[in-house]
This record gives sequence, structure tokens and C-alpha cells, in this order.
Amino acid sequence: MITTLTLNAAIDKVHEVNSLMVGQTNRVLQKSQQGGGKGVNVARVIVALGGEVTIGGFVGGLNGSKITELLQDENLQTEFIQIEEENRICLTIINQQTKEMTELLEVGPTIQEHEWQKMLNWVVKQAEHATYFVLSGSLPKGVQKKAYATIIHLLKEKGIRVALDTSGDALRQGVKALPFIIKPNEDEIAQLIGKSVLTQEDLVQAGIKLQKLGIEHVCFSLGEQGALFVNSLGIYKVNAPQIHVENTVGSGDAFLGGLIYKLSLGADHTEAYKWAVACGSANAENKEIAKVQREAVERLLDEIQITKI
Ligand SMILES: Nc1ncnc2c1ncn2[C@@H]1O[C@H](COP(=O)(O)OP(=O)(O)O)[C@@H](O)[C@H]1O
Ligand SMILES: O=P(O)(O)OC[C@H]1O[C@](O)(COP(=O)(O)O)[C@@H](O)[C@@H]1O
Repeated sequence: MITTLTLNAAIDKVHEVNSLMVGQTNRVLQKSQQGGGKGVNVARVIVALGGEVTIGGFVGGLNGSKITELLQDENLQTEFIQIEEENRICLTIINQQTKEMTELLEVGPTIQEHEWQKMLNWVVKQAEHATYFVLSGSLPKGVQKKAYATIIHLLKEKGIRVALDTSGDALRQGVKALPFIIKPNEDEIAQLIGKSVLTQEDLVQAGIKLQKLGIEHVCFSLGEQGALFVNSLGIYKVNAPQIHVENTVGSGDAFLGGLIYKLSLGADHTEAYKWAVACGSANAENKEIAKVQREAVERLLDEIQITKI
């Protein structure tokens, strides 16, 4: 059983404009909205591939009710904890002319101490069934920077495999608890290792170091460059297929969804790595976030090679 946790869930909105003009009036030509936040997106992809997931997180206010309603409409199984404050909205603006994507991410609610305690109790209860646990996204205010580390320790004690996908201090602290999987993108790795320009050698050295500390799968997602993976058996490079890009927001989540889905089925790690990249790229072919189709993923797999370096 797979569980995903989104401590800072959101309504993900996508607005399209002809050409985004800063400081001027922009008319929205098309729009869509979904229940979102990173862990929700990971879950959506796992379900699209044929897996089963429980989605956990905090919801509050009108936006919280909307998130719950939107996910129910998709038949996704949620076990949210109610909070006093309102969930955030994350807006992606697609510039139709330049194809650029601009993201505006609200900070989100402040979590009260009693709400956090409820969450920890829920995690303990979930741990009775879970085999994989995905911790994704930014930490909301009111929650300590070591929140993910606390949850990772708790789950590891019960033999659960934990994947962590976050950024900044939350990632730095979470990594110390040695999750089973980490999936930073280029910006997140750069922040983690304190370098602004990364060479392949930097990635390899950072990956080896993190793997030797005890992280089983160090997965660096590299956008159109594909990904680099380090595990105890070696270092692997996977190319991304050539695609027509519509919206790359959610590609990291789709990547993690594909990876966890295959690993949870007991697939060989090389197979799981290829599925991760295929899912990330399948997401980028769509305007909506993390709405991949299994057929699209299988089509893209034919164009993906994995090389041991
Ligand atoms: N322009 C692109 N072309 C093809 N695949 C892409 C592109 N951008 C992202 N992807 C796919 O999505 C995966 C995750 O993308 P990335 O940008 O690294 O993650 P994040 O969304 O976390 O920043 C990549 O490994 C790749 O498979
Ligand atoms: O929790 P964070 O880090 O603020 O990120 C939230 C945003 O991340 C996304 O899940 C997309 O993430 P990725 O592009 O990294 O896959 C958006 O849907 C969401 O609004």
C-alpha cells in the first residue's frame, strides 16, 4: 500500500494568456483547476498507472473543501486532516507565444500544534498498512523544519520505505534522516550542495556521497536532460524523450509517481528509473498537471535508454 502526504496542499490553477505582459492587463484565454500539491500529484499518477494510494494532508477553509471535492470527483481516496486556516492556491501562467510557464505559489496556512499532533497520529495509523510513503512539497508555516525528518524516523522504525521530495531547509533536514529515496531537481540539488552551476561530475559525486550515507535511491531529475540515478549497484543516466512540451509543472511529481509505482510492484531498479523519466515526460506533454495516461508512458518508454556510467 502506498501513502502520499502533502502537508501544504493547494488548488493548482493553470491560466493561459496569449503573451504575458508584466505591469499590464492580461486576458485569460483558457483556465483549469485541480486539487494539488506535490503528494496529491504523485498519487494521481500512481492511480493513472493502475496503482492504489491513500492521500493524506491538511485541508481547511473554502479552498480546502474545494480540494476535497475536486479529488472526490476524480475518485481519489483522501484521508485529510481538517485545519482552521485556508489552503493555498498555486497558479501556473502559460504564455502561449513563448511557451514559458510562470508559477505563483502562495505560502499557505499556518498549522497549529494540535493539528500537527493529529497528523503524527494519522501517520502512525497509516504505518500499519503502508509499504511506501511519499513525503512531498514545501512545509507549511507552524511546522518545524525537521518535520519530515521526524516522520521519516517514525516510518523507518516500522520498516516503511520513504521517498522525500522537497526543497531548501526541509530537504536539508530531511536528508539527515536518510529516506529510502530522494528526488531533487537541478535547483534543489544546487541548493543542497551549495553550488550554482552543476557539472555531471558534481552530480555523480553528490549522488555517491548521499548514497553512501544510506539513501538507497538518489534520483536527480534534470528536466529535458532526463535524470541521473545513484544506488548501491551503480550510477545510471537516463535520457528524456523528445516531446512537444505543453506544461512541465508537475513533471517532478509524475517522475516520482512512476518510480514508486514500479518499485512497489517489485520491478528491477533500471526499469523503475525508465518509468520515472517516461512519466515525467508524459506529464510535460499535457497542459493539466499530473494527468498522465499509461498508454502515453508506454509509448515514451520506447524512446528511453538507460546507461550505466
Ligand atoms: N522539456 C522536457 N522534455 C522532456 N521531458 C521533460 C522535460 N521537462 C521535464 N521532463 C521530464 O520530467 C522529469 C522531471 O522534470 P524536472 O523538471 O527535473 O522536475 P521538477 O518538475 O521537479 O522540476 C524529467 O526527468 C523528464 O523526464
Ligand atoms: O509544495 P511546493 O514546493 O510549494 O510546490 C507546490 C507546487 O508543486 C507542484 O506540485 C509541481 O511540482 P513539480 O513541478 O516539482 O512536479 C504544483 O502542482 C504545486 O502547486
